[in-house]
Amino acid sequence: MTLQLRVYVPPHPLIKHWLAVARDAATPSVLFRSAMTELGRWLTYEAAREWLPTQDTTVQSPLGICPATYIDPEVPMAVVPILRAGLGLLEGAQTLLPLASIYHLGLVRDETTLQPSCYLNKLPEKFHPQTRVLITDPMLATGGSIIKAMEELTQRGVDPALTRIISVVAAPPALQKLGAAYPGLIIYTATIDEQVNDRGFIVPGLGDAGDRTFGT
Ligand SMILES: O=P(O)(O)OC[C@H]1O[C@H](OP(=O)(O)OP(=O)(O)O)[C@H](O)[C@@H]1O
Ligand SMILES: O=c1cc[nH]c(=O)[nH]1
Ligand SMILES: [Mg+2]
Repeated sequence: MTLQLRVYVPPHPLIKHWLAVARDAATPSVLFRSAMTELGRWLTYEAAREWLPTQDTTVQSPLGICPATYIDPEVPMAVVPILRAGLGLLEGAQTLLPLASIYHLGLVRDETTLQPSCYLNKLPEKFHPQTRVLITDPMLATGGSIIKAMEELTQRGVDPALTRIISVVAAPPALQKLGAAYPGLIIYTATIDEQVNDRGFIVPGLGDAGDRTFGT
């Protein structure tokens, strides 16, 4: 079987609504942050299907014994927000994955070269090979940052087949790089925009997600 990158754009009205709010240049930071939180929540909800490990058992209801399924607490789960902008999606993701460990990764692009550099790395030396990893980064533009994040994770034992990325706006250069390097990876995004301009911004996109989230 040939592995291929899978990119899902869930047709959910709440995802469309909060994307519209986030795209609107007139949206103030306080509301932009809410939009990011909500997008983090609904994209995580979608990404968690067939990804969250479960265990089957039975429970005694007041009226009898019935089959039951719980989330398996033994399988390690991790969320990796790519700072800064990925923090905006984290809060919503965390409400659905309360048992996940959060490992922060701070990456910033050089404004001229667009090359990412790492200024904070709270990843463990080694991940358990069964760890489910959810990466949060709202913007996948040239792809430099997400490729760097994937390199940091895989060299610490993360299995791309157990990894999901949630983003808000994904662009072709990032998707092409991810598909070439990590076929089989699965992405959930609110939209795919067609272009990245010569300053590395996605068009129409939503502007600088980090600045808009933190009012800088
Ligand atoms: O695909 P790329 O071309 O690498 O661009 C995407 C990255 O750019 C933004 O981060 P930025 O460097 O602006 O940092 P910030 O989140 O702190 O604003 C965004 O949050 C992504 O991490
Ligand atoms: O459009 C873009 C591209 C990268 N990072 C952003 O915040 N916005
Ligand atoms: Mg930024």
